[in-house]
Amino acid sequence: MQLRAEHVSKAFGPVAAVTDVTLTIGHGITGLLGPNGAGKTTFLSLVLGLQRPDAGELQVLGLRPEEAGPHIRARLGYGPEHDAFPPDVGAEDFVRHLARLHGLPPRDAAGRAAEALRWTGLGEEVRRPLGTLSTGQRQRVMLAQAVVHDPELVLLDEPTSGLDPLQRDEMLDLIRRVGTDLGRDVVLSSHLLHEVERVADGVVILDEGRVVAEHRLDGGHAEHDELLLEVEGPVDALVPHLREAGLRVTGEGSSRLLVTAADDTAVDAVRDALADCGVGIRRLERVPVGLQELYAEAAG
Ligand SMILES: Nc1ncnc2c1ncn2[C@@H]1O[C@H](COP(=O)(O)OP(=O)(O)OP(=O)(O)O)[C@@H](O)[C@H]1O
Repeated sequence: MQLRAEHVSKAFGPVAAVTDVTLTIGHGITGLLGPNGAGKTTFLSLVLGLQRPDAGELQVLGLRPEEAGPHIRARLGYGPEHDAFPPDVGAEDFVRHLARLHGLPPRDAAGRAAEALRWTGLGEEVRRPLGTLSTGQRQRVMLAQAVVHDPELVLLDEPTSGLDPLQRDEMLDLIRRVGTDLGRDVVLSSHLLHEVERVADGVVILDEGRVVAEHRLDGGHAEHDELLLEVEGPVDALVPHLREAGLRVTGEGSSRLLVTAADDTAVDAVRDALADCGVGIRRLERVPVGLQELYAEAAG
């Protein structure tokens, strides 16, 4: 596990930016999805150890950011939402400088900077002053500096903001390749559902500082799955049994029921109910809920 938060809260004066957040982030690409002001940037700043939580426990790469901020930051890559690039410095010089700050020796830093920038698809532009680069090119520099020191986990805060649709697609491909080419885990903050759906293996949805849903997108266990149940014969006796077991049931009156699973014991509960009623089973399978439905549900 790369990151674990338990009941983490952070307020700025009267503004509760992050409230009672409990989540775990494992390997792969995890989307941190939520509208503007949901607390994504604040959460990332707690992970980086740049802010201290008011309450709760955070563990990042097995360490507590409050105590081990510099150690954690050495092992993380970070692309903030807004860059603060020095306009007169060349892209390659800048990324090399950051690699040096991360502790790489001069020759390694130069090699790694050139390699990281090439990997993002930048060409001759790497020698141009940062102030002359387009938004798309700047975002590539942002990504290059986030991976230059070969971090274990890469945090990217709204890395596609300001990009046109084509540039956005290219950036999402690169983010996907942080996992496939570089073998690194990523937390991708975004307010765009389709973006997260396209590249992430899992998603945590935040709204007004709270976690409103966690969902796996890679076919793994999903908390909010629905089960499609087809039985032999009438279901009238079965439905109350399912409800008693705490399941939500729709489709009464037919032999096909949609059973909403609150957790992964639902399959067992369905089997028990079937056995109790002596009803035969024809089909039982998971129907993964689309992220769209989940987001809509989360947004109330
Ligand atoms: N330093 C701060 N001082 C006061 N309020 C803050 C500060 N940082 C964040 N906030 C407030 O905390 C809430 C969460 O903000 P945050 O930037 O974490 O959200 P976000 O999901 O990253 O949104 P965005 O994508 O718009 O940045 C907002 O209401 C914001 O105004």
